[in-house]
Amino acid sequence: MVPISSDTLHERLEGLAKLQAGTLDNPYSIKHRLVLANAYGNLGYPDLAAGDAYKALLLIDECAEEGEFHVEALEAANKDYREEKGSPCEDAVQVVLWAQSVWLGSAYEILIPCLIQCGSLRSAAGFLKRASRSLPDKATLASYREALNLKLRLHLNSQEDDLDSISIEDYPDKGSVRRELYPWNHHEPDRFSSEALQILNDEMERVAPKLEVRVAELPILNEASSQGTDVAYVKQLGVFAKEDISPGEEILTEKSLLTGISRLHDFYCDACSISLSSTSDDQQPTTLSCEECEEVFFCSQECHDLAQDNYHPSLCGVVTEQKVRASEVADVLYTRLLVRAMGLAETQGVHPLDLKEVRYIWGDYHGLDLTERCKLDSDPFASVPQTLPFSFEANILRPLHILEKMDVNIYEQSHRYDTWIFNTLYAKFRGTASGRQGLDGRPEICAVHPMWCLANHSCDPNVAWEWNGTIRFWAREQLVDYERQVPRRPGLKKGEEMFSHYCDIRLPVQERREWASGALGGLCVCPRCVWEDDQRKD
Ligand SMILES: C[S@@+](CC[C@H](N)C(=O)[O-])C[C@H]1O[C@@H](n2cnc3c(N)ncnc32)[C@H](O)[C@@H]1O
Repeated sequence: MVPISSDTLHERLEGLAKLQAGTLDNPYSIKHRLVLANAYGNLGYPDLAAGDAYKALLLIDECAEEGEFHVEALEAANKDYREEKGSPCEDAVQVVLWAQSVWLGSAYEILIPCLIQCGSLRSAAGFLKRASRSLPDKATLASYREALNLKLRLHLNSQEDDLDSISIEDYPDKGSVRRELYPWNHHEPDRFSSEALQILNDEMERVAPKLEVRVAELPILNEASSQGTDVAYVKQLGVFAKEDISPGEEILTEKSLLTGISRLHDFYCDACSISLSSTSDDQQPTTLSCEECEEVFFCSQECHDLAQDNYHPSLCGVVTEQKVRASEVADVLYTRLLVRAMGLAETQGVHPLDLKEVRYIWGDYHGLDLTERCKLDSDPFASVPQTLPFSFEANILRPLHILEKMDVNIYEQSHRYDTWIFNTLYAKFRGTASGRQGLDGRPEICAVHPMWCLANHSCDPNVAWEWNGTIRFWAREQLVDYERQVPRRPGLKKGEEMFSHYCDIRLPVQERREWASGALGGLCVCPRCVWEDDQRKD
């Protein structure tokens, strides 16, 4: 990574913004991709640097081979050659050789260490192997091997020297990166503004006329809150009753097209994810398929038409089946959501971060002030915490691969589909998606319901819900039976917050807290948890 020591975060961000804007004019320039990658790296985003370094590698291949973007890549390389040498070159072979000699080493010198820093050791080792074959004399490669082995030993908790006996296939590939509202992300609304609340409430009115979205105060769940000391609060959104709601009354019915399925497609409706086989005979949905690809199935004409109008044309024939290790199924479901978001965005011609299913949902970003927190030039992530799961496969390779199959130009469309955009989508999905397991206990379907996911959690919820294609909420007729100090009645009073539940509320307190802590970011401190935990300790 080229070190820049004296400039400030602000200056670097300004420089980055210029480079990002320049990508529109220079989408195929290998040199531009590498400068951009360096700019990301120098701001503490090795994951984003790896994304552009990988595109630089792809462009070097495009220059050399008769691929889809051969002409554009060669033309851009020729332009870079002219700028570098002062005169153009008529000989394409010479340009290709020049591009390879000048840029191939640089691309690997960014990509490999960045992937090691991000914990994608399997992918880093793969690129290291390729680099060693193409550039056997490159001295830096030996230091990357050392860095990789060091991380591998840490992961395996071993001092063994003989790492050669471990197959690269068994190297870990998943690490974590900054989970951040990127300073250049101008798509994220101020969720507390009256304008945003109005938009959310217009949508809420459609699916739940007696509910409204409001700003809520929630406890920050950390070490102190779990000890019951010094609980601090933060502003977030929540869902509240606009009028009194009786026990048993249905209050929300929402259907979403932002769904993902990890099984063969004929098990579930591709649009709403209802099971196509488990309903009783008289409820059996009429299964329809897409007439074009015959690869996806729908439970009804309505779902078929919604899919064709909103996302399927961009994904038609783009098979997303892949061999999945059992431990990676949950991650693959998030990738399915990402693919669906790209399909929705392409078909509707909107930016993926502006989709109505995506724009207003919670991303669980770190929320730290970067000017205070960023320590540039110290650690690869600028000392900002890393809480977003990352792998080269999920956050870079697979999205680009799917986009290519969707006939999206991954170079010219970087402003719509880039690593930082994939990361932002993953951050939002990980903060809001619901999943369901199959009979074998493996996650099978997942979905983001943009209104449902605004509801906060309590282990003593006042609503119950059912998710079967559509999500339905109703006011509980019976509240959880625990020895509470303050007796309450079922139903919701006007102005009361609606609390859903993110875990199985029949479990004992410790197990509940463990289950929900992933979704909540810490141990639940709802009144029931606090009371039951106290009882347990006594
Ligand atoms: C699906 S979102 C719920 C809606 C969210 N409050 C918003 O502003 O969009 C889940 C997030 O809400 C917060 N949350 C929900 N219930 C909570 C609770 N009982 N205590 C603390 N935080 C909670 C956590 O930050 C969690 O990651």
